Amino acid sequence: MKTRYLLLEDGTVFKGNAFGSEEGSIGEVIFTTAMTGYQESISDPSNCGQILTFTYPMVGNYGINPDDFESIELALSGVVIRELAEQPSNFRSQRTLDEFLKAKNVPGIEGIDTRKLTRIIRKHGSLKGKLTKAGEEVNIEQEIEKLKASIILKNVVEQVSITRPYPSPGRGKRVVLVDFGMKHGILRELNKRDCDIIVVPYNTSAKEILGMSPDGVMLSNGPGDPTDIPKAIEMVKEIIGQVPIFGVCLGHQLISLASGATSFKLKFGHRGGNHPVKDLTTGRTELTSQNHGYAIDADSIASTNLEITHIALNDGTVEGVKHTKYPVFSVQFHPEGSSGPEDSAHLFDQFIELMNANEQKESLHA
Ligand SMILES: NC(=O)CC[C@H](N)C(=O)O
Repeated sequence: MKTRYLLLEDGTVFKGNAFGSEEGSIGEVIFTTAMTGYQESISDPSNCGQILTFTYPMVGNYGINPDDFESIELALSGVVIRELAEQPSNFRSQRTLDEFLKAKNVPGIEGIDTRKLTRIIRKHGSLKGKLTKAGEEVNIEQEIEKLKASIILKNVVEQVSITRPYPSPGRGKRVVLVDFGMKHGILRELNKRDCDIIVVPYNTSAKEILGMSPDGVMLSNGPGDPTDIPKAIEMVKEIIGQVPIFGVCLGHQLISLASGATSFKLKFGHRGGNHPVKDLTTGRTELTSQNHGYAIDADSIASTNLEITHIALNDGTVEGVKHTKYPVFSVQFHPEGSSGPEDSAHLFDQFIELMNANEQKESLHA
């Protein structure tokens, strides 16, 4: 294996082995504590522009299979692991992680101390990082100076959303699913419930969405800072009160911002497969799959028509809200799992129930 460096903007240098693409990249270095599900994490479009570190010490051991993708193309900038399993063993495996990342042109580094890296990120917050080209010896000080001055991808939602609507037919509720960088898991959960889905691009207007006569609108997850897409916030403002809405992750942040709340960047984000979240309406705690760098400010919710329904037990931040007047609710975590626990899959049933109840209400008024 050729040598590769991971350089951080604080001056830290890790020397490891290159795998995946020979090319270099820059990105925001983040970490996930998920112990399985690397294929799903790597293909989650919410990681656009990010270099993803796995704290689990061996990655790649069950290979890459045809079933577990969360997107068609990869959006992330790089992968950092302690030890790459070169010979996967699993009946579904079709290729190795290394082969897959080569084919998708994503660079990886292995053989570095990911515990040390994670401690640095936890201490300083997420950092900009650079993965050097495989085998290239660089002037490290110069590269770090360049990295400090560099700007990481902007308009990330635009890069991962679709450009034209497409249908995913069913015989049940008509759902317009707004794709901000949607994980396929959301589509799978709606399909399982036989929804008649139209997936639309992130910049679809409220008028166009309502013109599709939806029973409900689902707002997907997606990468980046939610305040970077003000038009989407406007669109959500216009559909609140018109139609039942369910938001996941970025979708949750957009519903909150559209209602007058504010967002902030977490120091190092929540990424993993076992984040405990308390549902304040039932008192029940569920283990959740999470992948977010931003969160909604709890205090800012007081002056809105929203109420907090879920909180993260690790740090007390907001993990879910619902509207006090309209059938609108959202969660910051991933009820679709993909990968991760399925404790919260019932929220998709709640969305169906909300659409049914709304239809009954409308027919009473007809
Ligand atoms: N998975 C997501 O939708 C993440 C939302 C947003 N990009 C964040 O980092 O907070």
